[in-house]
Order: sequence, then C-alpha cells, then structure tokens
Amino acid sequence: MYLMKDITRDGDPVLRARAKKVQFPLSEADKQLAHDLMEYLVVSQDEEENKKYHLRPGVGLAAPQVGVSECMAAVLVPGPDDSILLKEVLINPVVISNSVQDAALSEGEGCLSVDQDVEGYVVRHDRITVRYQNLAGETKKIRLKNYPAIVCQHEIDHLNGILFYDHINKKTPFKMDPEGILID
Ligand SMILES: CNC(=O)c1cccc(C)c1Nc1nc(N2CCN(c3ccccc3Cl)CC2)nc(N2CSC[C@H]2C(=O)NC)n1
Ligand code: NI
Repeated sequence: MYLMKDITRDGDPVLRARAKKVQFPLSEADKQLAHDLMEYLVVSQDEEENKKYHLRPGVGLAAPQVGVSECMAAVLVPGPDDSILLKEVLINPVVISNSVQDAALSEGEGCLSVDQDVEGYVVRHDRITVRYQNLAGETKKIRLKNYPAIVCQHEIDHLNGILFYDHINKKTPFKMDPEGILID
C-alpha cells in the first residue's frame, strides 16, 4: 500500500514529463500499479484509515505521482451518502471533446504531489468526453460534468506533465468567466 512517502512531490521531474502510453496486454506490474493506485484512494477516503496511515485523502491519483511515467490514473469520486459517482482506472485517457463553458472548484484544488496550498480558481472545462482503455483493454468513452469532470482533467493533466496551479491566473486568481460555473 502506498504511503505519503511514496508520493512524488512537485520538483521531481517525473511530474513534468509526458507519460508513456500503456501497452496491452497489461504486464503484471501494470495490473499491480492499477490496483495500488485505486487502493490508495479507497484507504485515503476512510477517515479512520487515513488517520492511521497519515494519508492525505484524494479522489484521483496518476502513475507519475508514484514515480511511474505511464498513462494510467485511478479516480474514485464519491457522491452523496455512500454513493460513488465514478470509480475507474483510466488507461491512455484522452479528452476527445469538451464544453465551451468553463468550471472550477469554488474552494480551489489540492494535489497529493503539491504540499503547499495554492489559492485560486483552476479553470477547466465543465463537461468533457474522455476516451480511455479499461483494465480489460476495452476502449470506453464516458461523458462527465462538474466534479467528476474536474477530477479527470486534473488526473489527465498529470499524464501530460501539467500541475493544477499552471491553470491559475497569477494576476487575477479568483477571476472567473461570467458564463463559468463554480462547483461547490
Ligand atoms: C485548496 N483547496 C482545496 O484543496 C479544497 C478545499 C475545500 C474543498 C475542496 C473540494 C478543495 N479542493 C479539492 N478537494 C479535494 N478533496 C476533498 C476532500 N476529499 C475527501 C476528504 C476526506 C474524506 C474523503 C474525501 Cl473524498 C478528497 C478530495 N480534492 C481536490 N482535488 C482537485 S482534482 C483532484 C482532487 C484530489 O484528489 N486532490 C488530492 N481538490
Ligand atoms: Ni494531483
């Protein structure tokens, strides 16, 4: 199981590299990586477990964040009550279309690889269509909006060497297009 010591932090060049495409059939190492990425999210979202193992909670974790420069990311986005909005391992994900409308988390974004708080709206697309391969190697296409869409954009950015604060406007960090949506 990953601990915070296993998470690569901003400054490590792996976080600024373009990750390599994952080949199918998956190697045993890639199957284990997929499992470990998702396991981190599950454990980190459990209040008892995350305290026991000193884990920062997360809803997304990309392979470069554990030092593996490959196009794979796990997302586990809880919904209201104990529902799950999105639980998937995205392999070779690509945003193939997006809304013109922008969106940002009203509270800003955090990242397991960035220890300091960086304030400001991380302006993203409100709706996206993502094409990816799942663990079985099937090519899938999902349409996402609001929080799950923000999370997937954040994780796909990691595969392209982009960190969330790259999207924050330095001069006007809390400026948002009037048509844009602030997500609580
Ligand atoms: C600077 N202000 C802030 O960070 C920020 C501040 C307030 C609110 C939000 C909403 C903020 N923003 C933000 N909060 C999250 N979490 C909220 C808490 N949650 C969680 C916590 C405990 C148990 C279970 C869970 Cl589920 C885990 C996820 N996650 C992300 N991001 C950005 S996209 C990838 C995703 C990620 O996993 N980051 C590690 N951003
Ligand atoms: Ni991140």
